[in-house]
Amino acid sequence: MRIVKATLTPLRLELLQPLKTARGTYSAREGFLVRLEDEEGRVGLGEAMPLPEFGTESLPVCGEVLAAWLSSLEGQFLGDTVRAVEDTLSPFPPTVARGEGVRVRARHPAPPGPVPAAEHALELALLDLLARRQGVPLCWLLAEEARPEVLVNALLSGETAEALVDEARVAVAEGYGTLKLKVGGRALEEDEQRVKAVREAVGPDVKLRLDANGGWTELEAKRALDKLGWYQLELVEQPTPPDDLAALWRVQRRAPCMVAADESLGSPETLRALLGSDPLLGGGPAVGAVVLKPMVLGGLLPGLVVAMRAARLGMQAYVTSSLDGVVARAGAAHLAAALPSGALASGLAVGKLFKSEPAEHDYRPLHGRIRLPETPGLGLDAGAVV
Ligand SMILES: O=C(O)CCC(=O)C1=CC=C[C@@H](O)[C@@H]1C(=O)O
Ligand SMILES: [Mg+2]
Repeated sequence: MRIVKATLTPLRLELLQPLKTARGTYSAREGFLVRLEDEEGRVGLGEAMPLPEFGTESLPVCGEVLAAWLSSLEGQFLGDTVRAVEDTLSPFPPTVARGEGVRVRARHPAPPGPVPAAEHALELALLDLLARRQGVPLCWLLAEEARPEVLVNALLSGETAEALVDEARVAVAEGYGTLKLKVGGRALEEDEQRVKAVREAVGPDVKLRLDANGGWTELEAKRALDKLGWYQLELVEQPTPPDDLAALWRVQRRAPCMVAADESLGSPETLRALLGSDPLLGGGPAVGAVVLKPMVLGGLLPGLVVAMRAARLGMQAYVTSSLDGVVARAGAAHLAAALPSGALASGLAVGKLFKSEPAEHDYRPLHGRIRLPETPGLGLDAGAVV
């Protein structure tokens, strides 16, 4: 394929109401849309929505790096293969690369640190364009046996128990079978009140997952899960700080539910340790599941590699958005469809948080699921996503 045009457009998503987490409060998200056009006028879309608190690069670095890479890509020929996409994203110099891609990175000074959001945007746009040229949904490039639909959890963003109960009732009525609540950053009694109220409102069959965003110490996590474990939790995301894998493993050993490592995957060193079988961690899996954020991991392909390695160690995997736009969420849905297992719901129902969410698109959850469009690539219309 020949990239005849490569454009970068700033993207700002205002939230309808601030989302409070143990790691900070979000009122808007800022990033970039990447458009790649081939010689026949097809357009591949990608999105960068940096999340520095999860280990990605900053917004300015992301914009700078993407502008440089796209300037080198414009006018170039790439092989019509996934390998060409991997080579184009490869940080290694041409001498060790396999050569079907375009060495965009080697033509510019190396960025100050990891740039996963920029990698994610370029990779997604290339995969979207490649799948459109091959006439297949993007997930078929990732796995031939990709599932046609993915389970999605609802994210409850209310502050009070009453607000959460109202949201939970609406979500269950809409068909969601898994609800996610933020915990941590407040008194444990308050969190217990919120979780108890939601559990009593939805009954025993709806799955409840919590997300502490690394906000508890190891002792607080143990005390919290001793209390909250009475409300039949499916899992708890990142109960303790991201860099201490041994603490995460000790909490998992006593927890009444699966622990899912999330922020821990944002540090290459911690991710490597998580995917190794460290004898200090008993030689087995440190946690029950890993959260795949393609924006944090540098794309769908790295996400798939992490899922495969985690599965070999006995860890489950699911995908979540990085509070990003429709394009990134569409890519995440295709990754979710390609994972070895679809048992755990994906966190892709965040569109309702944004003021400018497009009214109609194929990645709006329906009855707690996203049915992937059968159209080539992501199947998104470039004009409809901003
Ligand atoms: O998982 C979901 O349902 C939505 C995504 C989500 O909760 C998050 C996205 C990005 C940052 C965090 O606030 C949070 C998370 O930690 O998983
Ligand atoms: Mg999380």
